[in-house]
Amino acid sequence: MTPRPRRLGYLGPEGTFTSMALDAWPQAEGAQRVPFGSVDAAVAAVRAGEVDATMVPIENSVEGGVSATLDALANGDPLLVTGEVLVPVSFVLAARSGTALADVRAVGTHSHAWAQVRGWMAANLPGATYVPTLSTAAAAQTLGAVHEGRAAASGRPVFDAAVCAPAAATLHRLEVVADGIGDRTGAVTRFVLVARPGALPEPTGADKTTVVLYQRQDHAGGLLELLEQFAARGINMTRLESRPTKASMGSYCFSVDIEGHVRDERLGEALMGLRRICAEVRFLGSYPRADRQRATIAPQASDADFAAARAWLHTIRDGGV
Ligand SMILES: O=C(O)C(=O)C[C@]1(C(=O)O)C=C[C@@H](O)C=C1
Repeated sequence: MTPRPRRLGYLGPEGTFTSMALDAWPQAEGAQRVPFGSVDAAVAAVRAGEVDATMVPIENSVEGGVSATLDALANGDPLLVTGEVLVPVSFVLAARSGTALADVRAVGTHSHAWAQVRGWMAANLPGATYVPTLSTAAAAQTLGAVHEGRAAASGRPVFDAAVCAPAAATLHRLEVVADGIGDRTGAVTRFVLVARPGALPEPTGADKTTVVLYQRQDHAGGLLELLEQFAARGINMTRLESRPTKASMGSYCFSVDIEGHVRDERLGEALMGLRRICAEVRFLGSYPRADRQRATIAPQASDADFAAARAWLHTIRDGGV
């Protein structure tokens, strides 16, 4: 069993969707919650041992991968994902009391949130300027501080309204100018709990594994060769993203989620295949799926099928038939 973390970091401040992911994480009960201003700071704190684990956003159903998290996990000292949480996301436009929609000239929020309300903004506030903030709740907190008269030192914020979770508006005593402003209903963000390397969560039959693959060199069919390792073992992939390695123009690594646990035979074999053909395989963990959906195992790809094939190999190596 993985030990229960005592100090848990997260992308703060309180009221972010990430803080809600932490609320929903069963092992967070009784732990000290430590907010960080950015994904990089939250991840660095785990590496430095300031917290036992940290919750960060990794993927959104509308806007896709969260680059800051993918890059923080792909580079630097190794870390392990030990769990995931899915949080439905819905957005409000919040402002200080007395602000009407027509008064809003600039809107502050996280870039991933902005991407999810772009259509609403174009239709309802076409002239508004977008001001990026480190999180949705940070934008709400900035406006709330003004409201409370706590922002005198830093002056007035450069935006009049925040796009944030309804709870963040309440927490920071803002009024909701418009609600349900997301362009897609049913949007979901996936968060991961990240820890320093240690014991892996036990396989549950409904697991996910995350790896980052670095090719030896760019060549025709290179990505196909990597994916064949999964296809040949009947492994379903749930996310594939290319990220720049940052070494030179055109140099990419692949961040991949696959169904199953590293202790599953088919996964072990696929990872060994990748280890042979890749320059580097960064294993980022095997952990229970938040949706508890059991892995789809292709015909002839169960642990028993692999064990029978291995037994057969031993037999013929020993001169049997
Ligand atoms: O700013 C927040 O509230 C976050 O938790 C970050 C984040 C993200 O990075 O995707 C999380 C969920 C929403 O999709 C928008 C922003």
